[in-house]
Amino acid sequence: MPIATGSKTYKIAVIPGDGIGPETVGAALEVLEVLQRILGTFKLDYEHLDWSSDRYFAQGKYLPDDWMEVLKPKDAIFFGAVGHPKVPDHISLWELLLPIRQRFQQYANVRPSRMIKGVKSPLANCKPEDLDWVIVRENTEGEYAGQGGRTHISQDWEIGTELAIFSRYAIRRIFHFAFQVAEKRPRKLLTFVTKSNAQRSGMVLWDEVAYEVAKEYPHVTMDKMLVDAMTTRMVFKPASLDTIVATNLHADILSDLAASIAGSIGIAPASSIDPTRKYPSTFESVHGSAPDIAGQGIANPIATMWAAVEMLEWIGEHDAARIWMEAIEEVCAAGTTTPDLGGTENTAGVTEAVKQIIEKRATAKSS
Ligand SMILES: NC(=O)C1=CN([C@@H]2O[C@H](COP(=O)(O)OP(=O)(O)OC[C@H]3O[C@@H](n4cnc5c(N)ncnc54)[C@H](O)[C@@H]3O)[C@@H](O)[C@H]2O)C=CC1
Ligand SMILES: CC(=O)C(=O)O
Ligand SMILES: [K+]
Ligand SMILES: [Mn+2]
Repeated sequence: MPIATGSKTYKIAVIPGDGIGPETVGAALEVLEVLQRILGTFKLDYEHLDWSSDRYFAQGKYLPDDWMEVLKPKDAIFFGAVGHPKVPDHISLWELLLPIRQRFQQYANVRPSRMIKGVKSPLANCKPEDLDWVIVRENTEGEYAGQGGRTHISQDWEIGTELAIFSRYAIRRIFHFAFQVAEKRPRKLLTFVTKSNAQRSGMVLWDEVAYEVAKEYPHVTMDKMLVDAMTTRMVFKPASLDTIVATNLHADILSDLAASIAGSIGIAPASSIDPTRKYPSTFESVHGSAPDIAGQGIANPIATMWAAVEMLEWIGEHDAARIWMEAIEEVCAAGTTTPDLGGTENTAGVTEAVKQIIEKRATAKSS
């Protein structure tokens, strides 16, 4: 039995949400049980929250009025996905996920992509060593700031606006964060994405602040890419990129592309971080609720598992994080994968394989 002295307890809010969210979160919780039992060094004190479209159907609301008080004392928020075919997507997103990101100032959304051994890129020219990226997404502003509206409702001349917001303050903090990610990585290379040719105000301010902040990180090389050309570079010269920083909208799009180049959106994690740690951070997959495959038991659980690995890193449980990530890599290398990665396993099969590897390693170590 592991010695449980010095065991730390962390308060985790669990919000499985909609569609495949509960399936992949359930899979990750199974692995977390194994890790807690085997290591005996930490405990997760969960609060399971039913904040989802089902709750919306039943009670008319995704979030309870006191949601901030419920989440604020947590060490982390573990999230599945939100989105239901019977609810307009802007309602579900704006009533659950975006308030958490904004009100808790989770301003950095961190989305690593790399080629896990055994996983094939759809790009014939992309070798595993070519792709090791971290996309840093500004998570509070841009087109997702919530500014806009509709006028002349139902008239032929109805107008809808979606105002993109870029503040010096928020640009500065996301670039500091991105530079700090880049400088911890071996290549010390930061590519910043922009569209300051066609967009001449917010994006130009974005560029100006980028160069200002860059002066404080002379040991990091920074280069600039217009977002359209960036898609081409990601596809044709993946090895030329390392850390990438982009606006809320640009990084949203580029991170789905990055995940796909790395094999599947079913493996990509997304951490919405408040670097100040004033508020809890959220750990989830890049993907959504995938209603097209929900309920079939075939969702790839790896994106949500990798997100949980990032959560363990964030709370300081580095051993557990490493053991889990190695198990994920071993399972992929063995070809035990769901259909999105070309395999024939289901969610339960992949989860079982991950758990078995962790158990086997623990037994080998203790005997
Ligand atoms: N953070 C969140 O909760 C997000 C929520 N959404 C919401 O999710 C709903 C569905 O959005 P979509 O545009 O369809 O994006 P999606 O990411 O849910 O699905 C896109 C495609 O990828 C596949 N896919 C996604 N995750 C997978 C996994 N783990 N394993 C295997 N295949 C997987 C889906 O089957 C689908 O074909 C919408 O309501 C949308 O607003 C979308 C993105 C993020
Ligand atoms: C909502 C969404 O698409 C994302 O967070 O990536
Ligand atoms: K998600
Ligand atoms: Mn997205």
